[in-house]
This record gives sequence, structure tokens and C-alpha cells, in this order.
Amino acid sequence: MDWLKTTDPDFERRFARIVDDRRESDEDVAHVVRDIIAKVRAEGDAALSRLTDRYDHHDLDKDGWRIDAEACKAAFDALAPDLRAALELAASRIRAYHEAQLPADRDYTDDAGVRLGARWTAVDAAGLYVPGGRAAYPSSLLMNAIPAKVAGVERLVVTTPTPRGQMNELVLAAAHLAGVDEVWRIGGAQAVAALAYGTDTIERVDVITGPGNAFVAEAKRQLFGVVGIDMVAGPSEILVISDKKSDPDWIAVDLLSQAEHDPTSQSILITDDAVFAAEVEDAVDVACAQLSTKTTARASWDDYGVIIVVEDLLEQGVALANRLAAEHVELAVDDPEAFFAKLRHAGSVFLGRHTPEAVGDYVAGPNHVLPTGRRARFSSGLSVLDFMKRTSFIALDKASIAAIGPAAVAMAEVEGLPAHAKSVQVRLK
Ligand SMILES: NC(=O)c1ccc[n+]([C@@H]2O[C@H](COP(=O)([O-])OP(=O)(O)OC[C@H]3O[C@@H](n4cnc5c(N)ncnc54)[C@H](O)[C@@H]3O)[C@@H](O)[C@H]2O)c1
Ligand SMILES: N[C@H](CO)Cc1c[nH]c[nH+]1
Ligand SMILES: [Zn+2]
Repeated sequence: MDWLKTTDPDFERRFARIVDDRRESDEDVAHVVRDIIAKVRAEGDAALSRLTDRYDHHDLDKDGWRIDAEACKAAFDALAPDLRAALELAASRIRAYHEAQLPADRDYTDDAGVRLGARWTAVDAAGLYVPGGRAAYPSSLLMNAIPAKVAGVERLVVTTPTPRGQMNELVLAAAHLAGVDEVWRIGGAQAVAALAYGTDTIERVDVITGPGNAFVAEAKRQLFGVVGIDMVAGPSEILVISDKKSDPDWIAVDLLSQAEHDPTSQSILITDDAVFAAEVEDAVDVACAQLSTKTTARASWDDYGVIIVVEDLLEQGVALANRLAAEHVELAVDDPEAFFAKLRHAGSVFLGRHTPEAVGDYVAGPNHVLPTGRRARFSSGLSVLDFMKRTSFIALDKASIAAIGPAAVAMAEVEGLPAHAKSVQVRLK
């Protein structure tokens, strides 16, 4: 864990190193992923089978490639009542939030008499990556599938690893609840490649969404263009801005809540009180030792955890947070609105001491699939729009082409494109 004070003479150098650190996307990962993608593209199912054996340690031909709809329904029917209620609450809150994102078509006629507009349509098929290496993520299934359904996607294809052949019943139950069409027992970069290129067994999709570890995130990054993607959503991150009035035990578990996802996750505390910072550090040690996920959480905190003590939390603290552009930012202060007003770069923001990030992971409603690795500077969380595209349209008649056509002819001529000019001119006669 790194301790920084803005008053340290080498603060700027050390902070800049943290901002620029590409935690998960190093050259080794990129190289491994490139190789996996090439193998899946060239060999299809045979590569999927071999890579699943190598990384997830089971035999697809023996265990089955696909989980059928009956198994998903059976898992849903077998849910304990409290878990079923929790999944249903999460699903209905996620659905309500995302339904409000549906965009409106445009269709109008401007002053020149030109009819213009745009029509939104869903992609035909979406590949939804549901992580499953270290933990199981039924919540991520809902976060992927519900916006896709709201958008009107016809074919929803889930891929998820089943390490050592172990299926997670809650993931299957969530697939039934969300109305997923296909569930494939494949994870990692090989799953992303199969969705992008298709194989004899798995038909390709148009867009791939969802979170995952460094290999999954890098595969999506490399395959963007072959297929649409939502954004690069890799190992989780949390940045907590807190004054000394917060309970150190609360802040410690908030930091650990993201550290426990992955050894390359990152948890950062920014505070203006060094004593409070030390209390949180101690509380992290105590809380971490009690977690079943302590090995992962400890590794993440030791290698990538950061505590930054600033002189002025509102001005300096938020300025640093903007440079970090973290996936999640908690504002554990008396007046979170004042901080929120200055915060421009973050995937999702949690306002006030009673808003733990973990509630957003499950039941609040906004999507938990969010950009990581400082990418909140230019990307947003998963939304209904990631499953849709916009087609613009133009309609002219004799009068309106006469109004705007000559300008097009003039521009085509200076661009040296005579066929363009002619195709307008012939209609002006
Ligand atoms: N940013 C977000 O929105 C968000 C949301 C939820 C989860 N997450 C992140 O998702 C990740 C889940 O990770 P996970 O590991 O539990 O599951 P995962 O499904 O993402 O990854 C497991 C797969 O990784 C591949 N893999 C593992 N080691 C490999 C290696 N050495 N070489 C090549 N491939 C390898 C395997 O194929 C395996 O199937 C975490 O990093 C978590 O923080 C992010
Ligand atoms: N915190 C993760 C996004 O980074 C989402 C998640 C799912 N389950 C628990 N957490
Ligand atoms: Zn989480």
C-alpha cells in the first residue's frame, strides 16, 4: 500500500505514477490474449475445448458446452424464497432504471423543407460476458441482460466460465429471470473471441458487453471493431473521499469490498486527516483478516492500495479524484453535493456516508458494469444505448434539393469529386 501526502516533495511524481500505472493491461496480458484470439479464430471449437481445459480445468465435451433453458428454470424454481426475492428486487430496480434510458427517434422538417431524423434500432444479437473465475456473478448477468432486453435485442447469449465444471445455480436462475436465450460454459479471452468470430457451435454476435478480469477486458479491447463493445470494464476500483467524521471501520470495508474482487483491483482513500487515515489503515488490516477472500483482498491492498492525505479535501481532493477517473467514487462527507458538483470523471458516484458502493453492485438500479483503468475520462457505464444504434435519414423533394443542392455541388467540385457533383446536378435540372 502506498501512503502519499500532498505536502511531500515528491508527491506529484508518485501520484502521476499511480495515475499512469496500467495495472492490469500489461504487455504480457496483451500477448497472451492475442494468441488466444488467433487460436479461436483459426481452430474454433477445438481451441475452445483446449483452452477451457487449460484455464478452467474441465472437459467441455464431457460436461456439456451449453446450459439449457430447463436447467436455468429448475435453478430458478429451486431458489430459497429470500434469494428469489432479492434477485427479483434487483431485476425490477435495474429494469426500471434502464427503461428510462430508451432513446426517442427524431423526425422533423427544417426551414429549407428537408425532412431529417434518426431512428434507433437494437442489434440482432448480444454476447453478455458474466465473470466466474474467482467469484460467481449473478448480479452481472442481470446488469448485462436486462438493458439488452429493454433495448429489444432478439438473441441474448451469455458466456461464463464454470471452473472445474462447477456451475453456479444463481447465475442460471438469473439467466431464467432475465430471459437469456443461450448460456455457454466458456470464459476468458476465448469466450470473447468465440462471440466475436463465431465457431461451428457458437454463432457470432454483434456486440459484446460485460465485465471481467484483465484477460477478458483486453480481449474486448482487441476485438473492438470486429464486434461492438460497451467499454473496457476490467478489475474493479474504488476511490473513497472521506473526512475524519466517517467511521474508519465503514470506510475500511468499503475499500475491501472492491479489493476482494481481484488481486489487480485498486482501492484508494483520499482524506484530509492523517490520524483518520491511520485508523482506516488499521481497520483494513483487522477487517481483511476476517474475510474468506482475504488472500485476494490483501494482495490488491498491498500492491495497489493507496492512501492520500491532502490539505483541502474539497478542492485538492476532488482535483486528484478527477485525475484518477475511478470506476467508483464514494463521497463520505457532510455535504456530498458540493463535492459531486466538482467531480467530473468517475464511472459511478455514491453520495453520503450511508451510500456504500456495494449497494450499487446489486440493487440500486444503475448499471454496475463500469469503465476501469482511468477510462471514465471517456467512457460511461453500460446502458441500453450500448445495445442500440442510430440510423439517420434524409428526405428531399424538388424544392428542398433546389434549396441546398447547389452548395453540395460547390463542395464536391472543390473536393475534386465530379460524380458527387453530377449526382446532385442532374436532380437540379
Ligand atoms: N468493471 C466492472 O464493471 C466489473 C464488474 C464486475 C466484476 N469486475 C471484475 O471482473 C473480474 C472477474 O474476474 P474473475 O477472474 O473472477 O472471472 P473472469 O470470468 O473475468 O475470468 C476468468 C477467466 O479468465 C481466464 N484466465 C485466468 N487466468 C488466465 C491466464 N493466466 N491466462 C489466460 N486466461 C486466464 C480464464 O479463461 C477464466 O475462464 C474481476 O477483475 C472483477 O473486479 C468488473
Ligand atoms: N463491483 C463490481 C464492479 O466493479 C460489481 C460487482 C458484482 N458483484 C459484486 N460486485
Ligand atoms: Zn463489487
